[in-house]
Amino acid sequence: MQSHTMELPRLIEIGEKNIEDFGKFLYSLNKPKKVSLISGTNVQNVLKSKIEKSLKIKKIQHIWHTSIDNQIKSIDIIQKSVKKDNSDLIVGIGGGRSVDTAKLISYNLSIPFVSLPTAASHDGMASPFVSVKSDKPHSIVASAPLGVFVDIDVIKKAPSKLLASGCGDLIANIIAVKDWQLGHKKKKEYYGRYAADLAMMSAKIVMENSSEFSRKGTDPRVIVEGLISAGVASCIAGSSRPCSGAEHLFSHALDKIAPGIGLHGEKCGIGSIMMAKLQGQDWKKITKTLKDVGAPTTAKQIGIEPDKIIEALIMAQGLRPQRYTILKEKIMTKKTALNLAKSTKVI
Ligand SMILES: NC(=O)C1=CN([C@@H]2O[C@H](COP(=O)(O)OP(=O)(O)OC[C@H]3O[C@@H](n4cnc5c(N)ncnc54)[C@H](OP(=O)(O)O)[C@@H]3O)[C@@H](O)[C@H]2O)C=CC1
Ligand SMILES: O=C(CO)COP(=O)(O)O
Ligand SMILES: [Zn+2]
Repeated sequence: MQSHTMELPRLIEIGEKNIEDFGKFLYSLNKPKKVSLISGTNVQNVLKSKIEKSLKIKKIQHIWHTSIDNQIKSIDIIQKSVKKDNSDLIVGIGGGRSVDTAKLISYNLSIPFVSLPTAASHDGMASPFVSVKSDKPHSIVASAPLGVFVDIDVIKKAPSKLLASGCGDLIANIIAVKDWQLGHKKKKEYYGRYAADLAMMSAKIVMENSSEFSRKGTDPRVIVEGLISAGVASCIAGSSRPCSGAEHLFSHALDKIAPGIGLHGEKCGIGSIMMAKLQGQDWKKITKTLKDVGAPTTAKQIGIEPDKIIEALIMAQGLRPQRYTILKEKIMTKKTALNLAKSTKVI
């Protein structure tokens, strides 16, 4: 048996209007004297003073760093200035970009990392994986956060499309797990049933409750727990396999073809519709669920031209060749890609 390591977060706090306890939370982890805080400008506008107040209670000094994009060059610049902080802890505050920036810098500098997600938009908040713009289109392994701190009130007030995007990232697990099973069957790849079932559970909770979400609004706490649990599933699997299959390859291809257009989870959701059809799964149910939670189901809704969707489907099959997916079995030509996108009403 080939061995792999499982690294999990040590402490996770989920509360509502608990941001004032953030300093206490950090103190309970490693009694930091000084912390480096990494976030974007929108998030700083919303949370800066509240976070500073909570750190003051525990006499924790802090230095802010602003994340603008996830280019490796920009991250290097922040890393240099974080190094000069001589801090005991690095905190990533925001959506996926700021959390990933902090996670990577923490790994490179061997300083513990805490994640404070301000949006339920992706499953990286509790995982050791980092997605940055580099030569690799997919995530790389860094370290899992020492702690994850969530204030549901902050998540509730974030732009609603971020929560819908998180639902898309969870629905993707339905495709990813099926692809993993395919890889196991065809290539004798390691398949972890526990990790696969855990990832599926997060997807199912969205699928089974979406009608209620469409009437009453999506429950942010359920989605946050689902995203944390999906991250833990990846920790257990030792790779992003349970949460990333052909639908993520499609999203990664769009990141290259149409950079900056659409959120990660939105693209994974649309990819899931098309890949579900290729896998022989119920793609119409996926479309309905995405609509219920207010996530886009067409290229037009995220502002991507139909020809870019075709290009992405063709490019996706060549990305991450070591990961076996349905795209290895259903070869995409211009004609088949067009047919797939049209028949699933993505274009
Ligand atoms: N590590 C992993 O496994 C994964 C990583 N990712 C990565 O995550 C990134 C995508 O994350 P995503 O969250 O979709 O996008 P971003 O992190 O880019 O966030 C999108 C926008 O939402 C804003 N925002 C976040 N929270 C709030 C809030 N509470 N109030 C107001 N504005 C808010 C951000 O502001 P601001 O500019 O202030 O940050 C930003 O402008 C990509 O870089 C992707 O590669 C995605 C999935 C998994
Ligand atoms: O986004 C992810 C899981 O949801 C990470 O997937 P990748 O490993 O394909 O980048
Ligand atoms: Zn994802």
